[in-house]
Amino acid sequence: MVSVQRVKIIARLRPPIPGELSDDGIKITTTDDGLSAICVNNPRDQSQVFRFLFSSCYGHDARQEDIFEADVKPLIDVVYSGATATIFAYGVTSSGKTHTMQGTRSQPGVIPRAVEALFDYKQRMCVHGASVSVSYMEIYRDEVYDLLVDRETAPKLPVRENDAGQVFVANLSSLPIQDVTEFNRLYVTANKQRSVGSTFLNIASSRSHAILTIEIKLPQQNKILTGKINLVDLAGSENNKLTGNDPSRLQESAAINKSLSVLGQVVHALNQGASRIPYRNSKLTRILQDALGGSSVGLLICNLAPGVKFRQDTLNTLNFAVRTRNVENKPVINEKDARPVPKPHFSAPPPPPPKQVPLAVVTPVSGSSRASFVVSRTAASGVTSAAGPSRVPRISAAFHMAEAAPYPRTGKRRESRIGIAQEHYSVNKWTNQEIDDKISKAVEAEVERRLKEKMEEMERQRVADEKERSRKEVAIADTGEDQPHEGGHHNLHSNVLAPLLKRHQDLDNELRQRLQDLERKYDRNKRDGDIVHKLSPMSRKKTGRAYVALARTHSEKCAPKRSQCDIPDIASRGDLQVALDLYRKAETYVPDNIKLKERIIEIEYAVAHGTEFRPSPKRGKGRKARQGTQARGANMKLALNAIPERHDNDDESNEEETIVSLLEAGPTATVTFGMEVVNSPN
Ligand SMILES: Nc1ncnc2c1ncn2[C@@H]1O[C@H](COP(=O)(O)OP(=O)(O)OP(=O)(O)O)[C@@H](O)[C@H]1O
Repeated sequence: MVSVQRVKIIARLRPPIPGELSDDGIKITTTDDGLSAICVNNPRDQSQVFRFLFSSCYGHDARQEDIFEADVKPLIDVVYSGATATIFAYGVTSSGKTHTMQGTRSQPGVIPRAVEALFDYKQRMCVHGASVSVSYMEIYRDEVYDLLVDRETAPKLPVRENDAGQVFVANLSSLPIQDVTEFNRLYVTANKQRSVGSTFLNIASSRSHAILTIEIKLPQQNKILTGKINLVDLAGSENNKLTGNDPSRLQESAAINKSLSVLGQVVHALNQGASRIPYRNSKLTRILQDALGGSSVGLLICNLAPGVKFRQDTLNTLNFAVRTRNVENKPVINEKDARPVPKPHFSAPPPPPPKQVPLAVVTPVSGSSRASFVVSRTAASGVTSAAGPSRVPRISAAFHMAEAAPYPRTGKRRESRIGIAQEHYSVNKWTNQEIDDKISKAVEAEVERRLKEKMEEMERQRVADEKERSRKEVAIADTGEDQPHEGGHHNLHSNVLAPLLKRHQDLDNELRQRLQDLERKYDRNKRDGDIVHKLSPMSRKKTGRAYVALARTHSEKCAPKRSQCDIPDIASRGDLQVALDLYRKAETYVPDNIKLKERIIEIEYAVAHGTEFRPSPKRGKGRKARQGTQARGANMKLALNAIPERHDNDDESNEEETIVSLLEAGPTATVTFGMEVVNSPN
């Protein structure tokens, strides 16, 4: 069994910055049993105080090194064990996320310190042969850009998933670094490319989420371990009334708030144990998937700003943090076989997928003893790459932080000073169109190959099955007895289309051909998973729809209206099973369709219990039906527009409700997730 580890949460309160008043409404306290807590006055009732307990809480006087030594340094050992660690800074705009992650020259933050500690470990522990590389991306308006290449030519990068289900950004450059100096040079240049703009609340506000990854390859006997640390500086949630965003900023702000809203939904779904986690709803959650309910060790730094104007956002941030605390990861060691691969024969089968290997306990060797990390092993799979389309110019206010910033943040266009990155890029300069063409060609070629292989065999099989079926029908008609049905999903590949083709003899050739292709595709079963991701959303939808149509034909055969049929029950159950298989197939193409899920559950029940299944009547395409669809669409839009106001709200656990229920619960009541409301000392 793989061991489970919760995301660790720490909170940091920044000091008031020039122009801000000091604030007594938010402070750090320590409980009798030595735990630290953030106490926040209820903005609507000053006599009440909300208290949030975390593993570490840092006040306005906390130093960068305090945070690093206590909570970040233990993760360096995790990286050298071959696992992935992800640290992300979360909080409202201007709460100090960038200060915490990046810092200043005099007060370097988590990122420069982590890099220094990684090289220090390598030297101290005499890790031979380890190679270190860095990649750095930003997610701006839900598009991914490489910060290590010239911003003028940087294309949008696609997010993909490999055979092992690992999400990666295709064509993101990964540059080798030998030491801290080399890293600093790259990092300073890259930060100049990050999208930064000025708002009322922050003169250098990040307009994008930035993810810096340091990867360490550790060669061992016959294998290579890959340790990774992802350092994420999220953009802050924004209240446009406070930030005074002009129209050009509003779109950025909407994208930031939407992605943070999806992050909240992902955390909520994980807490609820939902069967579907909406990772795919934003690039941010897709890329951070591994850190949220995945195989990475997670640390969330929750940044808080003092001041009454931030109070509601502070409570939202803390509620999000409290919920994230329950997110469980299953850390694994990424290892890859390093033995030379024999030259593949063209007809050789594809290599087997990565295997899970037994658990190993990794205890920090250096630094604080506050953390010990249990990780299991899995082999990392190779990552292929493709490129995205060319970069569209974006709006980013030029802003140069004065001498205070060692890692200047400016949106000003510059010549890239990162030669290696450009060189790396030119090798793989494909346009989106080219990628799509390559993928479609590969898919077509695969279909063609299998089609040729199977054509004859399927034809023979179909004829044989038809004969067998007629023989059984005659036998049943003769004896009137139930016979075991051998059809169903076992010979699905030759029977799937039969009812539809019989019913529609007049189908035109093109449609027949399409359905037959589908039947063959259906036969490819496990390979579909790969193909789904290679299809465009529209093709996925179309294929899903075609499967649903087929499934419906089979499920209708079992409907009660057909009970007058000569061979009711036996054939019906088989058909229902076929329908179920087809509906499941459809689900792989349209995994988000709730109706489809419900249908599958209903049929599963009917198949398992041998009960009747009554398909719902087909929806007409009349005006009423269309109006219904439009109204649903409009409601959906309204809902989406409402989200940015409070980014992690949802039906069952929005902060407003939590707070209201807290108030109703009265003083000293202990409520959800370890958060308490207590009487103010005053
Ligand atoms: N611990 C701290 N000590 C001193 N100054 C701080 C601290 N934290 C933040 N600041 C200052 O507060 C201001 C806002 O911080 P920062 O830019 O890091 O916020 P942010 O959360 O990254 O904002 P945004 O989401 O808008 O990018 C900066 O001027 C920064 O120097």
